[in-house]
Amino acid sequence: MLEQMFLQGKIHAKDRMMAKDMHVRLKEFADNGELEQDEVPKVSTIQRWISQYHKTFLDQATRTALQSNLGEDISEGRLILAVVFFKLSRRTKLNEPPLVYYRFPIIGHTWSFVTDCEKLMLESREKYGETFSLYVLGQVMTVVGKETTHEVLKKDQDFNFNEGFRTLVPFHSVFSHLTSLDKNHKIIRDYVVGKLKYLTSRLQKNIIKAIDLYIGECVEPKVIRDPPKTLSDIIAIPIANIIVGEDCCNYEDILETFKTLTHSVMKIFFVPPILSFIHPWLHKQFVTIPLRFGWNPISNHRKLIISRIKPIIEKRLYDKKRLGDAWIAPLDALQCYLDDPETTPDLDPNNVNYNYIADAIGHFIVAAMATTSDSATQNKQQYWQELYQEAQNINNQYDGNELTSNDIARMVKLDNFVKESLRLSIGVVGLPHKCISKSYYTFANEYQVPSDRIVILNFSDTNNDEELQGPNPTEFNAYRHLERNSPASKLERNFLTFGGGKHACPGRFLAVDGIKVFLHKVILKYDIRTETKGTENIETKKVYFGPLPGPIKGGIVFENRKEIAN
Ligand code: HEM
Repeated sequence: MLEQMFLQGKIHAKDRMMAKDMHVRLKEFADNGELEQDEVPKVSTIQRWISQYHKTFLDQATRTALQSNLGEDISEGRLILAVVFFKLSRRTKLNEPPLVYYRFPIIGHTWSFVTDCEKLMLESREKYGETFSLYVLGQVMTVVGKETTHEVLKKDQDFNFNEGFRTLVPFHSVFSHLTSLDKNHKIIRDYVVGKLKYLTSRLQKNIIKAIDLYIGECVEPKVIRDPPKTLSDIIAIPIANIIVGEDCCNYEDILETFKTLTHSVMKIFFVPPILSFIHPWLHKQFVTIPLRFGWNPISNHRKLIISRIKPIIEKRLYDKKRLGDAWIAPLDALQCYLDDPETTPDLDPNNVNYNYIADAIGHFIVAAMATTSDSATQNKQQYWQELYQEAQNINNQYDGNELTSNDIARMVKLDNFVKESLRLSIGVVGLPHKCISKSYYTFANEYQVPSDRIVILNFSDTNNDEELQGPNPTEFNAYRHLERNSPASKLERNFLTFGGGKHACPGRFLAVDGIKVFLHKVILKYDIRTETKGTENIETKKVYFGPLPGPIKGGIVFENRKEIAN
């Protein structure tokens, strides 16, 4: 019976049935006495049968297509079709997640993925369950929902984000001198997390400096028309200070690199991925041709970083040799490379691996800049008054002096506001991980994926879930995290913005503190509203660019507060 239902769907798309529909039909047969009740399989069993049968069906179709093509003249179009069929049918004999139905071969789900990813995920999830596969840009990708997301994040022996990301965006070809990403992670973890307490003072000095520079005195209302750009200009100053240090971060050209490097890198990957439809490898080869011929979008940034850090490194090494133990090492990420004997052997200025340090700094910039500025741009006006009161209470206690780590920890309402902004700042799906198991991986739900498969996390499945998020999960509610007493930097099942497991973002503590200090200062100093009267909030999250959140639109008006916070 199942076979008949399946084949009917193949003849007429309108007759196509999902596992759930087949289950209902079989139950009807059982009710009519044509089948025993206990002979009706579960929906999950039917789903597995469909996956298996689909493979056999494709195998046969491929063989038939190839045989008939070999016997006759092989037209190019038919050959490509046969190859695509063959590629799909090679999907091993594993118990793979169901492949979501698509109408057009070669294109697969690419069009819906790009134009309405949210709808594609919702519908596929509803019909196929929380784990399913899509055919996007010439490759099968498996999408996992809320039940399986943390399995992928935690099993770092089986799934790797850097490998997955580089399959889609070959960053490693751009930052070619950065041989160890793990080292970069360790530096940020040890330096930022370990020393955050000591960095707080610098963080706020530089944030105040940046606010004065880019928002300034607003005696008359001042409209910021491009909030993401202004945010990026502001964030560049404290982040540059913490990464390249006090001596280097004031150069205009270095700050410009912090603001623009991410965009320079992304530019080369905006080539339309036409070749991916034949094979993703071909597209990758195509976009990296300029790199192989010596052109690299970050060459100028790399040269500039080296020209600025070189004299500073030489001076530090010289001082260290001269003063010995009496020398006090500056506190910045740059110094971490100088403390590493592999990068700076024998403390010899002539042996320093400058290319490696410059690429590592470039990688930090990409990891830190866009993520932090995008997350700090939420403007939900109804919260401003309450947040202002909390800010004033804290401000009264530190009496206008410097904020300490304890003061930042006491900004509880603001922390919840930031957490909710961060929760909703992620796209529909993301964090592509490559399966690096030896030949395949079996999920706890028994589905299996072959090694090299890209497994991508369905963020909306976690974000839209009432059990995980509480009532109205898709709406911005700054205080949904209050009861759980869970700070914005804490990794949790219902909060995926910083990833999870061993590779979770090591810069999250710095990012959250930076955003909080920035908002605290801004709320105390300015009355803030949207430019267009009547629009309370700038809507940011409902516009997507493929699976990614779209840019924030609309101006924000800043005006000095009439009452002076003291
Ligand atoms: C709101 C701001 C930020 C967001 C949303 C964010 C998000 C993320 C995410 C999702 C990952 C991947 C995690 C995973 O594989 O599970 C990551 C990795 C990373 N982030 Fe962040 N990040 C932010 C700020 C920063 C900052 C400020 C820094 C550095 C100062 C930083 C440094 C890194 C590094 C080095 C990695 C790579 C970790 C690894 O591969 O092991 N991030 N970040």
